[in-house]
Amino acid sequence: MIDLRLQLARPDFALDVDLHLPARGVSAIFGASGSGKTTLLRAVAGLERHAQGRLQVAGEVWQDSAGGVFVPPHRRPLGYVFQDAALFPHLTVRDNLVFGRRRTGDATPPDAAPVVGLLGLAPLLDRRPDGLSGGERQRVAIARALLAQPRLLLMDEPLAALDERRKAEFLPWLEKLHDELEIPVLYVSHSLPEVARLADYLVLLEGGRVRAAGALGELLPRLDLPLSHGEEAFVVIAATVGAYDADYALARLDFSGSAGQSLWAPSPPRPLGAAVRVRIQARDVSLALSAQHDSSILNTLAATVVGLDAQPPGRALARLDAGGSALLARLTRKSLDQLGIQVGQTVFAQVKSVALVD
Ligand SMILES: Nc1ncnc2c1ncn2[C@@H]1O[C@H](COP(=O)(O)OP(=O)(O)OP(=O)(O)O)[C@@H](O)[C@H]1O
Repeated sequence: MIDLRLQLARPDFALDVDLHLPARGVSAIFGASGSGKTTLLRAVAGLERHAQGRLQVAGEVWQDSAGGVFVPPHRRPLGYVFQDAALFPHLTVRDNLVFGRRRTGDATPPDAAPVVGLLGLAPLLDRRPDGLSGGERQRVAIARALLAQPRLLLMDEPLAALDERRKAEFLPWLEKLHDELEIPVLYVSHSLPEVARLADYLVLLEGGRVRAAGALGELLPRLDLPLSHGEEAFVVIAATVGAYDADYALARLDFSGSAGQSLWAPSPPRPLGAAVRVRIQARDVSLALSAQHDSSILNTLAATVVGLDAQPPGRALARLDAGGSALLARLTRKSLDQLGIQVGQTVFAQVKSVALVD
């Protein structure tokens, strides 16, 4: 558990946050430019000397201003990965990693092999940083941070300096890391799709304050938060692979905790029982009052309308409960009126497209 209550006042900006973050998994710090994401991470690292408050990580107090405790940055067992990996250009990847281990000052440094394996660095060990792609450099930077055996990993927009192709190459490594790491990660991002792929927990910052914090799956469908207001609004649903149809290359995804609800999605073969996350965009969900049997749409879910948000001039967003899983549907206000859709009503949600995010 990370208990964090920090304040910082600058002439034109104030950070004031009170958070309890999970001890494992990725907590995304999400917000607009200038909302204080980097400042928050820097305060956690002890780099904002004027930050006041209390910070406790895995039972250890790193800061307690009232009690006069301030563990200096170099004594906080954390790894910090920035947009641009700051590697030593004159050292090979192997020697850059050794440097990471030395920082711990341990007599017996950790075995590098698991981390090298986890991040696929074996083929790169004898190369120098200037011969690596941006994504490869970031993998080395993460490995170096992990070899210092941190209790917490901070990542500040690690994808920001990569072009789209490199991002696509690098994201699976981050996903793998997400699955294997035992320590918590605070991950700064202003890209919601990126957050959807990596985060378990989401902190939404606005003007230096926490607008909302909670499990990703709970925050995304909230009609009162800006997360659901954009064109790209979506939900993420946890599911397991219940069947695989090799003829049509479709996986049946059974929603966890949802009585009998499932969706078919295009997928390469997957083991039965595998846990996956499904991303469904609001604009890919339309509503009907009766089950359609002559439609090309493969996936129809019975659902109840639990919230409606009219978004003038002509749009509306419906929040649905599909047997315990939340969905969003983007509609025009005209179709909302024509169908007479109201909160509490049973509808059939037609899902045009389903993406597997891991
Ligand atoms: N060293 C500094 N001195 C004074 N003000 C700063 C400093 N660093 C950041 N700020 C200001 O503090 C506020 C929060 O900045 P911060 O970098 O934490 O935001 P952010 O959410 O990380 O933004 P971005 O997504 O653009 O990186 C901004 O108004 C910024 O201009």
